[in-house]
Amino acid sequence: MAEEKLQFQAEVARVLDIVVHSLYSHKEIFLRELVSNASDACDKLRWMALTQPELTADDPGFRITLIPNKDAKTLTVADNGVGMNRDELIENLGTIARSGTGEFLRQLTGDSRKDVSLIGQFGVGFYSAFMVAQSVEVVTRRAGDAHGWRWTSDGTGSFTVAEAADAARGTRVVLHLKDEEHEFLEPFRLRHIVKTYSDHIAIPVQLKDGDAEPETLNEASALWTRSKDEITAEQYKEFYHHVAHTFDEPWLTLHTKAEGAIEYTSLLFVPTQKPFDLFQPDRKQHLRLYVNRVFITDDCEGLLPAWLRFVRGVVDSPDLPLNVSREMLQHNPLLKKIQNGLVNKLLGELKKKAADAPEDYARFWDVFGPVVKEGMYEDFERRDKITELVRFRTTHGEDLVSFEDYVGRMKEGQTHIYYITGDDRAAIAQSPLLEGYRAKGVEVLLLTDPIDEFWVANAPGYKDFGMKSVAAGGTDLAAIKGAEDDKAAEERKKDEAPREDLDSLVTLLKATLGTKVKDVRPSDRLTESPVCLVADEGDMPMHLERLLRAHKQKDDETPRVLEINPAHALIKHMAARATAGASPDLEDMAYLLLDQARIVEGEAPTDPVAFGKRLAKVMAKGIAA
Ligand SMILES: Nc1ncnc2c1ncn2[C@@H]1O[C@H](COP(=O)(O)OP(=O)(O)OP(=O)(O)O)[C@@H](O)[C@H]1O
Repeated sequence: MAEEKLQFQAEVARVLDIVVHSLYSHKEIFLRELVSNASDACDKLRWMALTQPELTADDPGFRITLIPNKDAKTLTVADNGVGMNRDELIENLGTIARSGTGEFLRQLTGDSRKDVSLIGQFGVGFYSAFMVAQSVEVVTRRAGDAHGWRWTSDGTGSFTVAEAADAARGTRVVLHLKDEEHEFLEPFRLRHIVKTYSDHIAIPVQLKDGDAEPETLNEASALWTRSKDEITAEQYKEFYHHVAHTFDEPWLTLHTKAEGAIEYTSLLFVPTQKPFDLFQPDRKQHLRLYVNRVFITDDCEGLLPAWLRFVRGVVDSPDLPLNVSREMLQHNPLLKKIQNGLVNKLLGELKKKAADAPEDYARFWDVFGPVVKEGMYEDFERRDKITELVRFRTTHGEDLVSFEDYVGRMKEGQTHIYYITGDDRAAIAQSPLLEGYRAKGVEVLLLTDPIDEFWVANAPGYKDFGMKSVAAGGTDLAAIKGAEDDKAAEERKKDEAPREDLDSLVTLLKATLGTKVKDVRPSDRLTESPVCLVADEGDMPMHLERLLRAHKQKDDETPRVLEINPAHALIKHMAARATAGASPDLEDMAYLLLDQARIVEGEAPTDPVAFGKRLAKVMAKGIAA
């Protein structure tokens, strides 16, 4: 087949552009990326050979070979792994299939310093070869295929693919180094890079320098099988980078060996930074499962619950059957036992961190709290344990607060844990719905993660105290003895509009606003604002409805209860006027009050044009008066 010229996918072209033009300070990481790919390719073939031993019969020992050639100015990274056929070659080295790519590209700013740091977190994989090479040649043959393929590119928009009859099994990546990158031909430099970044690779990485005997550069034993005291923090970190494909520090490293009914070793990491795919709809977990050091899969659903999907690392068990399909493995009862062990270990460590290093825990919580809270919603078995880990921002300062902290400072007579939900913490902290609670010094949880609406609705609360939204139904503020002395409340009560006037205003507001509101009621939760909207008992919470509407899962709006503040000057004037009878002015004000309450809630006015006209009319009258 003749050589074909193909274009890179637009996303690849962009990534390549950044890689080539960025002043990446650690160019040597290209080697880590290529060795990592080579090791994955060997892992894949080893797994396939369990059921098709003929695939490796010709060359059974896996290895990765680095071949510097000073005459040709090339560095070759060769493996005898699974290789690629023509379609795989075009797909894998011409597109980016990684989840989170879209999100990553959206975040690029064009500012090369920021973009480089972002790309560092994202990982550029194979394309990092273009940091040091002016052109790259990939010769590959898929295990079991008769023919191989040659891919070439200079990293500027296109690549070529042609048949390569003489290709060996696996993949050979040949880098034609740029003039200023000839240091990567030096054996001492290569030794150092492999030792630093790829020592943990379980397959031998060999240096083949000219006619000399191949020299193995790495330890070549699976890191997790070594004993803890033989492993340095730096080695753990490099291993984390390898399995997690990210480049931050691990926030938590947990290396354990379980012995008993079922035996397994686990090396788990909690990242510091949020992985790009954390909120992808598939909620995939990423642990790599090995059976006796043979890589089986990194897509084993049963290994961890979805709410721990940010955890990275490996699990290796000699007790799992080696010779079964990945699908069958998923349903193996031993897997459930391993899951329980892993989750218990993680929950225990998180609890310890929360108690011993609260500031450090706060950093974790700010990044992964929204995911852990999914467990409150869907993992009933472990809900009690997760409850102990959950932290909140509240109306009482900036610190994170646990249920325990909250309950410990509840006011006398308080029987509920109060919360308010919304998109923005600063905005909800200003909500009129909090006025009555603030006046009494009652603490309210400020919940701003989308998942909050879902778990709080069914949460049993903590100890004997249920959860209650300040935006729903009536309040039980009267029963709470708060910081506000009773006098202030009494004064306000005295200052309220007379009962008959208030009744007239309520009647007028109901008649004017009709079905736009569910009811109109005097409020006991407002101290400063004239009005607010609340959800009637049993109705869908307002913030939840807004979320569902934003996701097109609901299109109608539930009418809400308009509460009026009987002690507010505006309400008192309106009440007095209402007793004298309805008027166009009062009707305008009725709409303006409703729209004002909607705006505070984050909703648009019912009819923005009419709202504008009414507001101008009322202001004109005010200024003329
Ligand atoms: N040496 C190799 N042998 C076989 N397949 C390879 C090899 N190198 C790369 N590939 C294929 O090309 C794909 C893309 O590689 P690339 O390094 O860009 O991304 P990745 O390995 O999937 O992710 P990462 O960004 O974490 O490295 C790989 O997923 C793999 O399927």
